Amino acid sequence: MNIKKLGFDKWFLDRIDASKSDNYEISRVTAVNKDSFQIMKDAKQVFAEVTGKILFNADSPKDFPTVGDWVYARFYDNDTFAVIHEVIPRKSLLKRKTAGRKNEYQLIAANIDTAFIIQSFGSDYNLRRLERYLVIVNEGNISPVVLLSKSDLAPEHERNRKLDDIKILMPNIEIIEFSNISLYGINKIKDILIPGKTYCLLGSSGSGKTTLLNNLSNDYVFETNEVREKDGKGRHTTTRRQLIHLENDAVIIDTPGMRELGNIDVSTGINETFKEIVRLSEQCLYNNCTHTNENGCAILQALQDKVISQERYQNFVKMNKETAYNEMSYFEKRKKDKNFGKLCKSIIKNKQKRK
Ligand SMILES: Nc1nc2c(ncn2[C@@H]2O[C@H](COP(=O)(O)OP(=O)(O)OP(=O)(O)O)[C@@H](O)[C@H]2O)c(=O)[nH]1
Ligand SMILES: [Zn+2]
Repeated sequence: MNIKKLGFDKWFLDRIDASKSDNYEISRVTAVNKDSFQIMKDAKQVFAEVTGKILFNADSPKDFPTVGDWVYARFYDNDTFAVIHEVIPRKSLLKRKTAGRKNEYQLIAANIDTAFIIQSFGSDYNLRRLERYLVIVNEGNISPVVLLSKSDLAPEHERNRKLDDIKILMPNIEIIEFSNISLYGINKIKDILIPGKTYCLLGSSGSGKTTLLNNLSNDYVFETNEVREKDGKGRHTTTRRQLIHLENDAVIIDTPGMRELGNIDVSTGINETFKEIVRLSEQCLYNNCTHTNENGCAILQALQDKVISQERYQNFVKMNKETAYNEMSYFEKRKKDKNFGKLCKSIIKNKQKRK
């Protein structure tokens, strides 16, 4: 398969090291297992491991490949096994904080161009949550589109009201309403899928992601799409494919981690999402204004003048607090480094055991 069809474009081409592209093949990571990977070779998934060099030099999760990454690789044994030598620079990166540990994070996927943030007209419609997803997406350098599912469940006046609410909060965002049942709006979604671009679906459980994926990929049955193959050492592995190549050459990434997206490193995303509030904060009397009780706080003034809504203000303050806490927690950072060291050791140990 042509790597262009899988999303390898000029952005990556400009960052290719000629000495490496002569010696290695360029391939895309389609799935991450516990301590191994699947990468693409001629429309086939191949079991892959990283070099010892990657393992020993890694000092954060960012140094390991993740789903969607482009890598330099070498294939062996009739393309049944591969070794990943290096990760090619990333256009975008989606990561999440690890539950319980403040400064530790996990990579979810790389090189996504557009995230579909899905919410239904049913019970999971929630503007605050939508805003939160938007922060995550902005933080990852990914452009968002909001998809409102289950349009069949709500009368027109209700749908219009919700659409207007979103437009007020997020004036520049594209919004598409659709139904997986009546198929209303599905073609609109298909129309914005650009060949060679990579997408992902974010949204709560039950919002209709799997059903949408099946509708976008026609006869593709998601639940049963497991890949079972022998790795280089004759072991059988079963992996659910996490990167789907659609008919029109658009790519959709759907990883288990994406489904658990919740708490994310949000600082730059906050600035992007709450632009008008951040701009106001530059007019606060004090540099270190917390915008909660200070005299001369431009944000509190705007709140009083009803220029910004109470809800939006509270969400802003809450997210700011979380970020400040993350940045402050030095001891947690130390702990994180230790944990990360342990993880590397266990991967290396497993690797050696298998030899
Ligand atoms: N009425 C209606 N029901 C829908 C629509 N889309 C999905 N559903 C139903 O909603 C339920 C959840 O849909 P899924 O596609 O499994 O939702 P999901 O977001 O993938 O959920 P997780 O796999 O838990 O993350 C299923 O019973 C679907 O049949 C829709 O457009 N309209
Ligand atoms: Zn202030």
